[in-house]
Amino acid sequence: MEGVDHLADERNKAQFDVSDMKIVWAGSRHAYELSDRISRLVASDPVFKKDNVSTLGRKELFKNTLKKAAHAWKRINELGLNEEEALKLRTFMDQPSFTDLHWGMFVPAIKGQGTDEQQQQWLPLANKMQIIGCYAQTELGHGSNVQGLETTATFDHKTDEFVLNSPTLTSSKWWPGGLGKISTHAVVYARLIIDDKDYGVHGFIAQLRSLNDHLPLPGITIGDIGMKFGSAAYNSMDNGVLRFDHVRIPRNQMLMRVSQVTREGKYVHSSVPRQLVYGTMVYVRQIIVFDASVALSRAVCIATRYSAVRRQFGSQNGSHETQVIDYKTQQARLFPLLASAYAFRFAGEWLKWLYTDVTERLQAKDFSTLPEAHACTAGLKSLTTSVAADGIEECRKLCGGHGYLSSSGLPELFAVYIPACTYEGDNVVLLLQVARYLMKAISQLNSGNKPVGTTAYLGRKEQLMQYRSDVVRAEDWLKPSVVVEAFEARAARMSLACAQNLSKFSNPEDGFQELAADLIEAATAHCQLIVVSKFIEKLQQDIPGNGVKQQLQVLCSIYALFLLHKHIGDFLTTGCITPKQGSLANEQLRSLYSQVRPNAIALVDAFNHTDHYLGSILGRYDGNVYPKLYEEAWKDPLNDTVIPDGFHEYVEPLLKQQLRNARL
Ligand SMILES: CCCCCCCCCCCCCCCCC/C=C/C(=O)SCCNC(=O)CCNC(=O)[C@H](O)C(C)(C)COP(=O)(O)OP(=O)(O)OC[C@H]1O[C@@H](n2cnc3c(N)ncnc32)[C@H](O)[C@@H]1OP(=O)(O)O
Ligand SMILES: Cc1cc2nc3c(=O)[nH]c(=O)nc-3n(C[C@H](O)[C@H](O)[C@H](O)COP(=O)(O)OP(=O)(O)OC[C@H]3O[C@@H](n4cnc5c(N)ncnc54)[C@H](O)[C@@H]3O)c2cc1C
Repeated sequence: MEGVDHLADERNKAQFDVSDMKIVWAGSRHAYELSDRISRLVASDPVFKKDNVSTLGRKELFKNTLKKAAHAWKRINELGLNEEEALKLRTFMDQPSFTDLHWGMFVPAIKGQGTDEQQQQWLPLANKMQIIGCYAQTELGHGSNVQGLETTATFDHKTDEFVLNSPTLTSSKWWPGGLGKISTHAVVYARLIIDDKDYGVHGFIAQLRSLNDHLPLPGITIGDIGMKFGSAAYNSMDNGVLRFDHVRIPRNQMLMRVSQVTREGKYVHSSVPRQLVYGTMVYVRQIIVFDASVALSRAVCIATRYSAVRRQFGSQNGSHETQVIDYKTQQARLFPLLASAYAFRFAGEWLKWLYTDVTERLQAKDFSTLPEAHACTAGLKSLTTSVAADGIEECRKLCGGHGYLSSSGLPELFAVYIPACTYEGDNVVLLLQVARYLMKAISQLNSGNKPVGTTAYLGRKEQLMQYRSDVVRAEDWLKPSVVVEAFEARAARMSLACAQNLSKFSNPEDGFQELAADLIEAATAHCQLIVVSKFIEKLQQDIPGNGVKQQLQVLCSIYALFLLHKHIGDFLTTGCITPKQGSLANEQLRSLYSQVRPNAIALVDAFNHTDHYLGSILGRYDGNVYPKLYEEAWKDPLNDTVIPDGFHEYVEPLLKQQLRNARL
């Protein structure tokens, strides 16, 4: 039935004010209003229509993406949108495009690694999109190991130029988004060679295509690397391959904030740490954490609404069957994901603050918090994207068979999202970075270096080694201090055990390789502690709105106790809690699921996703699922004709042959 809210009863059950929760989710009233306005703008614009993208072939899809990107840029200029609004417009356009890499990596790389003069030269062009750039780091042979890149940039004293070259097949740049077909320029990462001496990997700005006819410049071989996972998904992006054959660029196109090459060919390293060459990745990883909460919230919104609409079993005397959301198993799979979406939102907010803080410090030449920023962005990127990717797939299963239909929106969301576990650093490789950071912090404990920031708890090593949880009743697990102490003790003990085992190796690097599997578990425990702590800290703030804080408290407890339940082995083997305390946590968890149940629909409404952005019949705001699914099926191109193409050619002769055979 059109116009009827099939979820109205569910919405009436809510015990909190949804409009206030929308503001908490968005981060502020300003952020909410902005997001609401831009999402409606995109939803009402026919150019941004997206319900047909999964039926388009690659070329049509790519053209459709170019059209949307150009239209987005036109609307941004016509409406005079600021950066925050433009970023939202990109989010709601919901189709990866070359502009992501231009604005998300090319421009930030120049801002972060270029000198003032370089910024003045390149940013005005990039900001007006008079040039379009990408981020060309990964090669066919190396992605994770950035120091292993093979592309060379050799200084030519005579001409005052660098010569970019791809000496081997494996040195071909491979993967950069926007590179394949569109970018005119790239920030290229290459080994700096001066007088046969290798100074390691540095960033260079290279022009790839002519600004007149868009053809590749001499010496440049360039193209798309081919179809990726899924139908539409990331295939709207021209991930590319690039080879240089002794391509010359002026010396001033090496990004020289971190180190410089003089006219005489002298290499000068400034006081800025070498790691700033990796700064763009830190910036993007922080954005990816925020995006993880968005991606997960979409899947959870779809699965929650559909779980309230879908009924199976339990009808008595002609009454309705049971809503599947009332099954405890459904709740135990769905509600921790709902809680995780909120948890990642607040972790993302905090990470944004951390990133802003470190950037301000860097401007003031204080580099002390850079390692913490690297470890936190790497670790939280890894944790949140892994959970979001698995969570989207779980939401598909939570929707049963219909979840597998394209029109559920979930297959497309999954296909477009999962590379987040790989790009901007493989999730395992990033956790190993966190582990190195933790081991370093522990090794410095004895030298009197007090750990700070997210590792401060390691400074209370003795106390945490003595810790025994004093939980005696299920409700004790609702106390934030009880939860934080248990998570701190577990993380500290896991890291300290790794450090102790590492000390048994004469070569620490051998030990690190041997113990890598344990180390990533310790790193995961540390990252989970950060997310739990940041959620709890958020709840210590003033949160207005009827019942809003109470709901968030429930979600926070679910997030923490679900993790405790899932990783019960860690908590028991480290001796932080007893089996009895573990089962009390589980008992509390069940009670928390019951508390969420009446609020579930309102909690996903608070994400404020438009039907356009969700792109899901199962997740429709009005819950009018069945008529719309039925209608949608008839729109499939296969249903354009009663008899499909190919029937007369291939199937009819076969049927006729069978008939003839039967008559003989
Ligand atoms: C029209 C509309 C407009 C709309 C606007 C649209 C805007 C859109 C914005 C959207 C943005 C999102 C786009 C997302 C798209 C993603 C596309 C994907 C891009 C990519 O994937 S780019 C390539 C990414 N590659 C990687 O991530 C590689 C991973 N590997 C590494 O990072 C490193 O090599 C390493 C960290 C694994 C190891 O490096 P290395 O061997 O050199 O290092 P060591 O282990 O020896 O460490 C040396 C010390 O350096 C520290 N370190 C390492 N990394 C960093 C860092 N990043 N920052 C600071 N410090 C770092 C280590 O900790 C070591 O320190 P120590 O003290 O010496 O121990
Ligand atoms: C959709 C997409 C978009 C991308 N966009 C860009 C872009 O715009 N620009 C760009 O430069 N790059 C881009 N990339 C490349 C991306 O950054 C790399 O693929 C990523 O960093 C992983 O590196 P890799 O492919 O070398 O994986 P590998 O390092 O080869 O990983 C393979 C396996 O080895 C494991 N492994 C590797 N090293 C270790 C280790 N030390 N210890 C334990 N296990 C290890 C990994 O966990 C993984 O299981 C993109 C990739 C994708 C998928």
